[in-house]
Amino acid sequence: MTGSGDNNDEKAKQLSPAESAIIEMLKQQNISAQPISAQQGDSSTQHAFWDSQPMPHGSRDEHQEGPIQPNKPAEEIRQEPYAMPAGFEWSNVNVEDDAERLELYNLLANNYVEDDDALFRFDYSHEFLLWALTPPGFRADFLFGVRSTSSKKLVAFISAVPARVKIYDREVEVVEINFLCIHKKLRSKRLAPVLIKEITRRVNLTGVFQAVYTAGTVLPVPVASCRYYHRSLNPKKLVSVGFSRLGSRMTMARLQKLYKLPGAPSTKGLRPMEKKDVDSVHTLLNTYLEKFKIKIIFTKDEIAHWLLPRKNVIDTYVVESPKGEITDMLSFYHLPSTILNQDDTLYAAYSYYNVATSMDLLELMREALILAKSKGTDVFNALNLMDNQSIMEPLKFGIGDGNLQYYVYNWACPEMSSDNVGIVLL
Ligand SMILES: CCCCCCCCCCCCCC(=O)SCCNC(=O)CCNC(=O)[C@H](O)C(C)(C)COP(=O)(O)OP(=O)(O)OC[C@H]1O[C@@H](n2cnc3c(N)ncnc32)[C@H](O)[C@@H]1OP(=O)(O)O
Repeated sequence: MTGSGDNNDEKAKQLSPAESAIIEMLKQQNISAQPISAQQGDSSTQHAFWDSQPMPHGSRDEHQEGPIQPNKPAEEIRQEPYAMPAGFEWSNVNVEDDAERLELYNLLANNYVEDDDALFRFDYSHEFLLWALTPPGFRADFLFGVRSTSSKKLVAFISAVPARVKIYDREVEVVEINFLCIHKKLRSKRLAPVLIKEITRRVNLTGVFQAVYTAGTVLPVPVASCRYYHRSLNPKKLVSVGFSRLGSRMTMARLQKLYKLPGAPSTKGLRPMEKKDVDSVHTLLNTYLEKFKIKIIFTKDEIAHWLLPRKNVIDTYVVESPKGEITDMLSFYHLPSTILNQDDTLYAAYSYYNVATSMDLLELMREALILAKSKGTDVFNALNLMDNQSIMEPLKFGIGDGNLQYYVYNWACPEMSSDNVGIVLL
């Protein structure tokens, strides 16, 4: 994910009354109102907010492994929400309610993550948002935003959902933070730190003190840095919308031939995952993930939630052996992007969790590409985490620009390479 990179001194000089109120409120809450100099900095850049947070500063290796700030007893946790400036109010967003989910959808569809060239913006579907935000144990008060008091318009959002991770050899109860979004008109006003502090407060009140999250920006201090790779499935469209370029010596016909795939998978026993597979997939995936230095530990309910197929949201296929054993699995989620300035959508699938035991990962992932293509996907994206690096070149993935940084809030541990990461966040 990529940050916006806004640093607009001119805009900062012409603040509206509401914006000035936000800055005044932040000053009172002791959060710096200085505009940031760059979103894509390195970890040594000054961070008025992040430098005050329980994150490792400087080299990760100098810290003792474990929490940076000890867990606080309930009576030491702030009971009342952080103050909003006049004109704005906190508001939980009930994503199970169609109308409220539509408000969230509209906020994200118009203001969420764009690529650096502002050609594409993530377009998380309604069904996707429902899936991503209501896993087992989700809490209504961890899905909230900011509304304008007068118009009630939703202008910002942040979310946390529960998970259990293992980092090196310690199991930790965490939340996954995602969908931090501020309306474009309220950018660079230091509102993000207030949302982050408020979600931290709400999560702390439930006895949880660690979080995992990813971002395109370098903040203090990533635990791992991963890179996206892209596999063209519909090269003609990708070139026509500016996602990829036709090299000087390449013709469209040759490009299409290069990326051509069979019309259907050929692995015997490959079929969509069903409810009856939950136990087997739970064992298969948790066993596979054991070897990574940071990984999710799924419960059976979570396996059912995160992996059972949902049309245009998540596809999971298993390989069933003639003896009826589930030996392999592949999964990818569907996250289209709006093609900005064109009335069109880029259909993208993202590699999720894949386990190959009876066949090569390469062969399994080739089947994933074929299946994704058969569902109308234009491009298949994968991070170079878990064992993915080995499949990139042979399956004709191209390297993307920009990294996806992985973070663990309030936890010190040595940095790790991307092939030690066993978590995919949406
Ligand atoms: C125990 C429980 C703990 C729970 C909390 C754990 C932590 C969770 C952390 C959140 C994980 C989110 C995971 C995702 O969802 S990553 C997706 C983030 N969303 C987008 O990129 C969508 C488009 N962009 C926006 O909506 C805004 O630009 C956002 C909201 C990103 C920043 O708004 P704005 O541009 O108007 O800035 P500001 O003036 O209010 O604030 C400036 C401060 O904010 C810091 N900043 C900027 N981008 C990010 C970022 N992606 N993560 C963390 N911090 C970020 C920045 O370095 C600066 O601090 P410092 O450098 O001065 O110190």
